[in-house]
Amino acid sequence: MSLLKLANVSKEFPVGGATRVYALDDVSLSVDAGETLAIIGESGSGKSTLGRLALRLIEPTHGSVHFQGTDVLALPPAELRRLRAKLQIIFQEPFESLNPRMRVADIVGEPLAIHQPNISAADRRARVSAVIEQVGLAPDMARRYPGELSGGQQQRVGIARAIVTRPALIVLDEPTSSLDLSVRAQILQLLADLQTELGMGYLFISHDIHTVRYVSDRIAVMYRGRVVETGPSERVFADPQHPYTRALLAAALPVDPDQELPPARLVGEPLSPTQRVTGCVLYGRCPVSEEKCVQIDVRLAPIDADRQVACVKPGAPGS
Ligand SMILES: Nc1ncnc2c1ncn2[C@@H]1O[C@H](COP(=O)(O)OP(=O)(O)OP(=O)(O)O)[C@@H](O)[C@H]1O
Repeated sequence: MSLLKLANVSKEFPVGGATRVYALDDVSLSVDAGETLAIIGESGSGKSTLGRLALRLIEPTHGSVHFQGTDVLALPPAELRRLRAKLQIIFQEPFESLNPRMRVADIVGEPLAIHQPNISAADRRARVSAVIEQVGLAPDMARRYPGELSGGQQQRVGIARAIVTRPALIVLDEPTSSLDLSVRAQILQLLADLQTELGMGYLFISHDIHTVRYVSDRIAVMYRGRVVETGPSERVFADPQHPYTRALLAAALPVDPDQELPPARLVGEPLSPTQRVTGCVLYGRCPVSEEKCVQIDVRLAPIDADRQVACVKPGAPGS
């Protein structure tokens, strides 16, 4: 059974009058224990909306969200709070997500106080100390305030707070993009080590191809609220099929001469997020689109046992 399963999820934000932002459109995905599914796509493609939806910080307009087989959207508030111990989130800006007036030990211990109020103060202190050490912070950091720490140390505190309740899944929303390159590598290594140790699933949101390539087992490539390609990362990186994936990878990485399809370069301008799209979302920017792409409903379809692509003609010439 998947840890997290989103089925046919859509999210529309009303933005005045009858106007809506179509942030997510019919997205289905799952994350298993111990694996990292990376969500990649340019700004505004719907990545953060997806992450917030997975935790029910916002609710979808359509579709379902299941966590360990439980219908998350049907949970009453008390049970949703209980589930949050198993389903955590780490944000991009560690400092903004940490209360500047609380000491590190209290920040890390807070989820325990909420989710496991019956454990003794001594046990809680012991758990907090162990987790602080587990994320590579010196014991004396426990007494400090977030403002006294570096960006990398602050993110370690964010990670400690997320793992203290032993979650099964963590949503990581651009967890390293505010960090320097060298610190970024250390935090990614820490996240990988913790995943091996604790067997957590990660939903890893990023717009950075290099980070995604390093961390992910599978990827889902998003454009304008839809997943346009998904599969095992190694294979998607080696042989991208969707014109958007081909353009995204070609802009950031040297093109592998063995890949089946040539790289693509996007043309034109993106559609407004308030425009409802019935055909292909890349129409107008796609170098291989045809008249029919504006009309037909191009959804993800399997191209083999574990890859799916939303394009009727990924291999078209002229790209
Ligand atoms: N509360 C909201 N009200 C209105 N529109 C919203 C809201 N939240 C997100 N959006 C819009 O939904 C779309 C998807 O946004 P989202 O933040 O999920 O994208 P993203 O891929 O995470 O982008 P970024 O990398 O810039 O964070 C965007 O057009 C955004 O402006």
